[in-house]
Amino acid sequence: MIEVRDLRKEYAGHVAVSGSTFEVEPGEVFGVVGPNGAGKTTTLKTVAGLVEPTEGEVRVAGGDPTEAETRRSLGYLPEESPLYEEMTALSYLRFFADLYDVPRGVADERIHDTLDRLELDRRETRTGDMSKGMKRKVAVARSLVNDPDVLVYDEPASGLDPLTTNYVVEFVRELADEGKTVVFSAHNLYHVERVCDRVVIMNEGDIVARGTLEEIRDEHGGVEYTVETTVEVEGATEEGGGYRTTVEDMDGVERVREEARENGGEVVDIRTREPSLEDIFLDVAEAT
Ligand SMILES: Nc1ncnc2c1ncn2[C@@H]1O[C@H](COP(=O)(O)OP(=O)(O)OP(=O)(O)O)[C@@H](O)[C@H]1O
Repeated sequence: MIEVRDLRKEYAGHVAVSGSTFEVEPGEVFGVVGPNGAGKTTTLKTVAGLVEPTEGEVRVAGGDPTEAETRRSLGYLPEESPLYEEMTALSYLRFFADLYDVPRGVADERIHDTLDRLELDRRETRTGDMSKGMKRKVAVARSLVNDPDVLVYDEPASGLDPLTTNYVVEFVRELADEGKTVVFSAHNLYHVERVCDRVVIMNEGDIVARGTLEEIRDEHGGVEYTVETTVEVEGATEEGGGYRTTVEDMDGVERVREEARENGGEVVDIRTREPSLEDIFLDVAEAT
């Protein structure tokens, strides 16, 4: 549904994206993560047809997203989404539905259905009088007025409280489960971890890691073992009356066991911990 091949984008000689290739299938949530300036927004804007690639190709639903016809099958949620503050949520969303020539009856049903699902009740309130979370929900609803197959969401939950974030993130997952193709960028990797099927980690315009979370974990960060001993061993920290040592594999666990025995003590606990996407992200970003 989305095909990006060797995408390169330069702004006045400055390379924002240096050669990305990825595909996203219907029913998938595809996460684009990375630090500030990594090239996430540029990538998403290119997929949404708002920015022309310097080199490479982007296809959405088989078409060129810079063409109006293809854009009809796209819903884009920008990172900042100023609304027309004098309009009520309902009139604002109807206005956008009109731009897409959606018949009024169909539009109203779709708008109310989306707002029901997002639990936004105050539909006749001026958007200018709404909280940040309510405004974001209206912006999400706007991206859906034309019932697009492809959704491109730039930081959909940025700056929202945990409850609203939850609604928005869960909603994104539901949209994919209903068959839509979703690309979204995020700083908060916990959200990505919860809803994305596959991710790319970007840094300074490059894709530096990619795959399912499991694949990224396998490749970039194995399981860690924390071994608790009754006596001090090399590299241990004292905690709660015992000593803890973190090692990367079972050989490491054995070494700690030996050393503890030599020092007249023993192992009392071994815990495994999978690195979070955030741990991996920090490692990968530091190494590139
Ligand atoms: N319109 C533009 N003109 C010039 N440079 C730009 C433009 N848009 C982005 N850039 C530059 O391209 C690089 C990538 O920016 P981009 O906004 O895509 O990153 P990002 O990963 O989305 O960052 P953030 O997390 O801060 O939103 C940055 O160095 C940025 O300064």
